[in-house]
Amino acid sequence: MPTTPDRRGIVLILSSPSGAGKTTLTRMLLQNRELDLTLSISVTTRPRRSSEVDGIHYSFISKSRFEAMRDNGELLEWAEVHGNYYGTPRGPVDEILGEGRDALFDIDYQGTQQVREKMGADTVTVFILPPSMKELRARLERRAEDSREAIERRLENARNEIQRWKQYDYVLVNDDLQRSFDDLLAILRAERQRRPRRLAGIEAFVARLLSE
Ligand SMILES: Nc1ncnc2c1ncn2[C@@H]1O[C@H](COP(=O)(O)OP(=O)(O)OP(=O)(O)O)[C@@H](O)[C@H]1O
Ligand SMILES: Nc1nc2c(ncn2[C@@H]2O[C@H](COP(=O)(O)O)[C@@H](O)[C@H]2O)c(=O)[nH]1
Repeated sequence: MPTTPDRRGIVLILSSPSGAGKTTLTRMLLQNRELDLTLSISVTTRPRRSSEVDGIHYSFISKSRFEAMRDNGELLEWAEVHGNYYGTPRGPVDEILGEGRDALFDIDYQGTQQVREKMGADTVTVFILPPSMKELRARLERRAEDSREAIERRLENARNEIQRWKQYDYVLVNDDLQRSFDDLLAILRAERQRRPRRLAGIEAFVARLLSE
């Protein structure tokens, strides 16, 4: 029989302009097993990069399959970003949160808005800025995973994306990677202690305390 979780899971969203470092920080968070975060694996119509594995980094699907998922209500949110479609399958997120666990999202500002509207107070959003536009370009070029045209398009879109920073609960400047990671850990730890998220677990503890 399914049990009721004693806490509400967090929907932790990381967004940034392309190249600012959210995928790197996401991987660092996931590698730390003690944090027990589960990544929401998006579907996308973008071609797979050589460093990516289907079903791990994204599920790479055709445009017609994407449209079918969208039209059947299978996506929690979706958006067109840099000329491709991206979306969050609803089922796995419901499962993670239903178990009282925390879900990690690497999605853009359009998706963030949609998720916040649907998940309300369970949503915690972090926007990651690059230390400079020069460094943003250098990171995209060093990563060497996108075509010259794709890099230029992403840099053009970055200015629009950066202006969305006020939409977010937290903002980090990802200059020193370890420092950014530590800041994310501090955010996660504090958010996990918020009273409404602890529900039955803390209620039972307080009841025991008062019965002593
Ligand atoms: N603090 C940092 N200092 C130097 N290099 C960094 C830092 N953070 C990330 N990088 C590097 O910058 C490049 C881009 O990082 P990453 O792929 O994580 O960006 P992203 O925001 O996820 O981009 P996209 O939206 O395109 O997926 C990578 O090569 C990564 O190793
Ligand atoms: N709204 C959504 N945005 C998403 C999703 N998955 C990824 N993204 C964002 O797209 C861009 C480009 O990503 P890239 O991997 O092609 O570099 C980036 O801002 C991601 O955060 C999603 O499911 N929904």
